[in-house]
Amino acid sequence: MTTSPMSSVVPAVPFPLLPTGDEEKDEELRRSFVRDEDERPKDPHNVFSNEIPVISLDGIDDVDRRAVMCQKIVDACEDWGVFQVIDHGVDVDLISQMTSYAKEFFALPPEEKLRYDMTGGKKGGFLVSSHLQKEVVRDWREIFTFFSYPIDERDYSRWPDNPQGWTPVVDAYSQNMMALADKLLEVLSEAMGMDREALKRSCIDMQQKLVLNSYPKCPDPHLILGLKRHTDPGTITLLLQDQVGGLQVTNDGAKTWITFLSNGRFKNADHQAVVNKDSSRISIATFQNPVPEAVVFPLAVREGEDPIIDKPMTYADMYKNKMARDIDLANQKKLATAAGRTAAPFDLGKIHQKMLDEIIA
Ligand SMILES: O=C(O)CCC(=O)C(=O)O
Ligand SMILES: [Fe+2]
Repeated sequence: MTTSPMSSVVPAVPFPLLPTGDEEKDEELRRSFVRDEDERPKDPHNVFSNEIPVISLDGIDDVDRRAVMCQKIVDACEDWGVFQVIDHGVDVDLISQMTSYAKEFFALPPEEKLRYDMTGGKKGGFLVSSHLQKEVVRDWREIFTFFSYPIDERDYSRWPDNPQGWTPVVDAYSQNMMALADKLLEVLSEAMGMDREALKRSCIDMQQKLVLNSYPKCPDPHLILGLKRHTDPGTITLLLQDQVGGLQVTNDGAKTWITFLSNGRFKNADHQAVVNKDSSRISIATFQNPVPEAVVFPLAVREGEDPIIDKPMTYADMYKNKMARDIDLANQKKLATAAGRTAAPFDLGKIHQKMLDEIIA
């Protein structure tokens, strides 16, 4: 594999997020978004696939329709780990209010958004690019995070007072997402031959985090990603996106919480977000996660299968290992590229505390 030197591919137009005003620094900032050739997007934002399963939740409480729905969701989770939900029952006005407030917030001047700066591990707020510190290459996005569940741990001082009136909308939206996630996890539990509550129970208490993504127009969408290729670590993610397009999924699979619980039966979608020159884009990801001390171990092992992990671990450990592994892979790749060779395969033994300390999500 060969990669062209980074210096030959500097984005053409100044970076729109938070330029420093210092020409040299801004140049360096722009360069920090340029991906290695093998990571650059292959398809533009507006090429849509019709392969992703579309599932209607209409009639979810009717026994026969539920059985059909259940089978479709199982197929989608086995093949892709992702599906589009329609007829979900979430109020369209609530969805459009949430999106409008998000747009209003991201349109505020940088100093206003930075009143909620989340760096240093604060419980919610505004960040550019990512929750991860010391990224090798940066993402072309701004994010705002609400820690929404458990409710008694909410820190409303981290919820913006500008735009005014947003808080009750976030509250209603997060409740609706919790209810929708519950419904989907009930169906998945039944699909695994367990009682409806099994997956939820394994999470002990469902935690929830809303991450609002704003992807500004990008002058060089062929060099840059809005959000790098990754898998989400938790139980289920509900993603709301506008009409612009940019989410791209491959069905290679990866091993995280839901994959372990289903003993490898349900995939966790490997995905990324691309950006484009013409339109900015908003998406709202709702991450539903178990409590940190929840135990990761297959809940249902089918006949003739062995458990895909040898011994139970906590969700907190699984999460840290995953993040450390992602960072380590990126660092190895950077070193290997600099030395003109391909990266060595990841060695789990190499995770050490220093890497874990670099994670602030
Ligand atoms: O914006 C998107 O389409 C993807 C967002 C996402 O994958 C995430 O926030 O984890
Ligand atoms: Fe994601």
